[in-house]
Amino acid sequence: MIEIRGVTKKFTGREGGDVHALKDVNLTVGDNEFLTVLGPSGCGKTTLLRAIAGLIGWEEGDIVVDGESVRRPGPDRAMVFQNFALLPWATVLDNVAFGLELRGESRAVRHAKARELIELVGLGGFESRLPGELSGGMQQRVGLARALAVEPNVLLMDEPFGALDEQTRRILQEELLSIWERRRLTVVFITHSMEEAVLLGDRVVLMSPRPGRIAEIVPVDIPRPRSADVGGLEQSPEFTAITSRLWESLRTMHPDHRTSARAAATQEVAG
Ligand SMILES: Nc1ncnc2c1ncn2[C@@H]1O[C@H](COP(=O)(O)OP(=O)(O)OP(=O)(O)O)[C@@H](O)[C@H]1O
Repeated sequence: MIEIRGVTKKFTGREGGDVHALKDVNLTVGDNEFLTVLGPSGCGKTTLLRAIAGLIGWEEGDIVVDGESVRRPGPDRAMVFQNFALLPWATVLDNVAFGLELRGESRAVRHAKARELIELVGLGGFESRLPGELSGGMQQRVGLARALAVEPNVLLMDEPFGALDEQTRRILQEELLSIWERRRLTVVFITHSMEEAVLLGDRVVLMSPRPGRIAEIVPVDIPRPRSADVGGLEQSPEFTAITSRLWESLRTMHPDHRTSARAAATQEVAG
């Protein structure tokens, strides 16, 4: 379980003032829950994820994962990045085995475990390729296998499919769902896509910017397993109802929305 209690995080902006990336964020993510996080650019999604990962600190509040306060990164929490972040000089096998090497596992154990995960993500036969020889979708499969290799309780995914084309994205969504349905772990998944948020999530967290806060939490009451018919699911009335509801909230936060544009202009004049 992840418990985020009153977390506030500020950065120093370019002009020297404070940027409130997170303000009093409170959120609990249940064991084996798939939580998706949606919100306009700059609302603090990545900051929240990096805080849970222990990659950055914060000024106020506490983040507790399975009863322990987060102070630094740990193998209980694995990250998957939008830009894959693979080691370009290392083979698929070595990339996937990397976390196990850091943990001091023997070569035989590392390789056996890595091969199993490479099979799981559908990359069997590509063990000795370098990342540069793979498509974006295949590279992200490696990213996913590498994250799963350390057997984390929590998978933190920062727009992992954002750089992929529509078809590849769809296939990887289905595969991620199918892996999660079998392995069950707690997932926090950031996305810019309302459809992706609903398709994958048990709940969708909507964040609003300046300061970054949780604006709304929308439950997704669509039965699982969902991996078998992702296309059909997107046509269902339940799916459309939830995405419409999300859009109602998101459009008012968008910088081009009339009311928010007027508010920004007023602020500028006042400031
Ligand atoms: N290292 C940093 N130094 C200064 N400001 C930062 C830093 N990291 C983030 N910020 C600011 O904090 C706010 C939240 O950023 P964050 O990257 O968490 O947003 P986001 O919701 O993930 O955005 P996007 O959807 O565009 O990825 C933004 O205003 C951003 O400019």
